[in-house]
Amino acid sequence: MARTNLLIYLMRRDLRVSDNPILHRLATSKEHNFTHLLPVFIFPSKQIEVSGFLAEGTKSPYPEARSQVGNFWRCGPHRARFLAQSVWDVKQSLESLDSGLLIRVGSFQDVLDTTIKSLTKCGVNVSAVWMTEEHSFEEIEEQETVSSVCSDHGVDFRLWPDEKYFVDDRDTGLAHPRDLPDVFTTYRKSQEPLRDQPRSPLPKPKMSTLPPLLDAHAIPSQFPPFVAAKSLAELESRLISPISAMFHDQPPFPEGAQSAHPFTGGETEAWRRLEYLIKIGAMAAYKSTRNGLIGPDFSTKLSAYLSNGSLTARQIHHELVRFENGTYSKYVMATGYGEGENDGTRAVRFELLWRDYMRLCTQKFGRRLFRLSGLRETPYKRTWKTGNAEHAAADQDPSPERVSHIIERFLQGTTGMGLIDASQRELFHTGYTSNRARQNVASFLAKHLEIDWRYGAEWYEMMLVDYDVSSNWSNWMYVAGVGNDPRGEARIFNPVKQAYDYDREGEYVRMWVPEVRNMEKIENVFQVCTASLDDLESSGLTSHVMVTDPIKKIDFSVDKKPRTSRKPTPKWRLRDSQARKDKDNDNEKDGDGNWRSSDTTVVIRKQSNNSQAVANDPGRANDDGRATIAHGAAGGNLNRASGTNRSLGTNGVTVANSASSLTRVRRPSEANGSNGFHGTHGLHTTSQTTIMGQYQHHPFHDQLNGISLSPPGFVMPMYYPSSTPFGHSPFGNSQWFQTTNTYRQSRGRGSGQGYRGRGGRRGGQRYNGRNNSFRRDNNNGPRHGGHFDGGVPLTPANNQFYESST
Ligand SMILES: Cc1cc2nc3c(=O)[nH]c(=O)nc-3n(C[C@H](O)[C@H](O)[C@H](O)COP(=O)(O)OP(=O)(O)OC[C@H]3O[C@@H](n4cnc5c(N)ncnc54)[C@H](O)[C@@H]3O)c2cc1C
Repeated sequence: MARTNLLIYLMRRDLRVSDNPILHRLATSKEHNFTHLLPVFIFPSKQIEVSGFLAEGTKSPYPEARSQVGNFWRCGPHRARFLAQSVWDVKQSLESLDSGLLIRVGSFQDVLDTTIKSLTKCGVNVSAVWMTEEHSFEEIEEQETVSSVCSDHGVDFRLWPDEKYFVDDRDTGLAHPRDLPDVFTTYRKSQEPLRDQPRSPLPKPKMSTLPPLLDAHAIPSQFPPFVAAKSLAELESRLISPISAMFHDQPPFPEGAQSAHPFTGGETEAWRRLEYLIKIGAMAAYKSTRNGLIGPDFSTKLSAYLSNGSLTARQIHHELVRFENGTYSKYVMATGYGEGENDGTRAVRFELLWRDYMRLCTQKFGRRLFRLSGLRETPYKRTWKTGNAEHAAADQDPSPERVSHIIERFLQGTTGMGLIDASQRELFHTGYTSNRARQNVASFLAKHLEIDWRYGAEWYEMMLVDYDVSSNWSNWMYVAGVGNDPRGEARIFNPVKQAYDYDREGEYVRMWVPEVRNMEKIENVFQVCTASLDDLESSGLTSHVMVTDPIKKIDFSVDKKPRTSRKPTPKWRLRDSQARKDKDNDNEKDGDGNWRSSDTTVVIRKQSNNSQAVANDPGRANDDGRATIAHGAAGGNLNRASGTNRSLGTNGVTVANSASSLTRVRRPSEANGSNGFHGTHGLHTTSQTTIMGQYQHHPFHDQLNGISLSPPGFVMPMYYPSSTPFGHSPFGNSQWFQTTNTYRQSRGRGSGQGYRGRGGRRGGQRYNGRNNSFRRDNNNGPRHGGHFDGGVPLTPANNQFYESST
């Protein structure tokens, strides 16, 4: 073939075609003189087990990819699958740009060396190798290896700055990584206002602007004894098969449990997710929802895309700006469109800066990230316990054998501490668990059990779908008290109190720890060993290891005063909230226009049409936020109630003394994702009321006495004819439906599981009330069945469930 000048682009955690500095340069500049481009992705044998790619009857030249302390696989099945999907997606995107991607397994040294040799043999001049820079220890080793192989072959090597962070490294003002402040807040203040900081993302290369791929015959094959995967399914299966043995006796996925991370990997999916979050208002509501535990939308779930570089932090920022400035019609229906930065979008930026900070710590502290004593210079007063007899202190109590047993129980999620077990099982089954749960899990291992925190960090490395070396190890160190938390050893999460605070009804623990589902008392759900013998007997748990040998008992009851006010405020403080009513009334405003309040209560006495009620105090609104339409004129509406924590809490929205209607209430709210009227008596009316057009996922989700309409009213939650799957589980988990109302799901496309939840089979509750009509008019045909799943038995009788399809 004619002489070529080939550039090899080694992709690692930059698995995207848009906002990609290397592709952008190649597509927009002709100064590079490359005639061809060969993008390559390597599954590195040190970090990912590659023996599934061996040709039959051959042996791997590499040691197993296992961790150092716990001997776990370094990459578990969830992340392996997600990564395979991400790699395959970028391959397809490159192909659509007339390029392609070579997928190889092995060490960087072997793959690059054999590739260059094979190309040279075919007469291809490998001119340069480019890659983006990473700052963690192993990734630096990879870079050094690539540099040395290049130098052996006389090939140019260049590292590009990775531009996937929020504040570009060149703009932080830090002359050197060692100048990074040891406290995050100090760093954050140095970067504010955060909204002004990020650089603009780079556009996706246009069709046929990249240097072409080599002719097929010149493309080197996978070096033996390995073989290349020919399809995504084969890639996934070869990655997962060698490690699946470990998971062969895994407990079954709990019936009715819902993954908070049901997403597939790749740039395409990352963008779908980002746009969806903005459209449904989840970004605007993020500040008040981020401590949720259940469901896909309480937080962004963008972490895994960010970790693989399928999406960049500045791309997220840029989309938020388009939403805030009202410059992108795609987002026009979202609450807060064109109204500037809000609490939610600000909080997302704040978290993205945390991610930057963790990575800058990696630059500053290098290998100390993996040290038991962490970043500390001064000795730690705690002696960490270990399951390794060789490393344990002679007088370690409990013994290394017992610690090994405890670690196993901790990893399996059978400690008897509900929140910890639920999180560990969720992680095991789905590859994800929330930030709130992660903090508790890490604190439990390090602070309560005083066990070498690196067991936990390594387990997370294996299990997390969003594993990121800096975010994982820095967060573990932070919570273990050996990182840069200024409160260090003093910060200890009480997992029982945290469960009361963040899982008030025990729904999360019940979901993932099915053994305790039938426990009536919430304290028994959170610590099963506290249950009475009778209760244990009736649940068949008397001899369960969580009861006979709980790993830790914490003496805590709800009567105790909390040490600090924390949000959401615990139940036992709700009693006080009514007393604040008079004070809160100061926030009333009259008139035809808008009612705005920075406090929790919006009382609308003379409500007229087309008004807005906006309450923006997420913390306090959690207690008892309410919008009260007290004496609205006949036909008065609470229209377009939006804002953070609208209608949340005890009697979230009360409509009294008027024939009122609530329309277009589209506020994704607190906890459990995008819920409409959340809380005890989420919506209570004492007038004839029509409710329609909630633009949320679960408009009446999770209410104790969900919808109480007296006299009977009409609830039509899914009016909006959208292609977005609004309409999923509109009454999920509501327990109580008042008498003789019509609950009608109309024109909602989302379908599925219309009336599912604790109101039905799962929690053993029932649809109460008589003569209710649960009706579903389905224009688009059910996408999945089970609309009335769990809706039996009905007591008392005479409730009707029916569907009509048009
Ligand atoms: C012990 C422990 C281990 C963790 N390990 C990881 C990890 O391996 N990979 C990882 O991405 N995050 C990790 N985190 C941070 C955080 O829990 C996750 O980023 C978050 O839960 C991911 O869900 P999300 O995308 O919905 O986050 P959101 O709440 O939507 O946050 C938006 C983004 O901000 C970033 N972010 C949020 N919180 C943090 C944080 N505390 N530190 C760094 N970045 C943050 C993430 O990129 C996230 O996607 C860990 C936290 C703890 C306490």
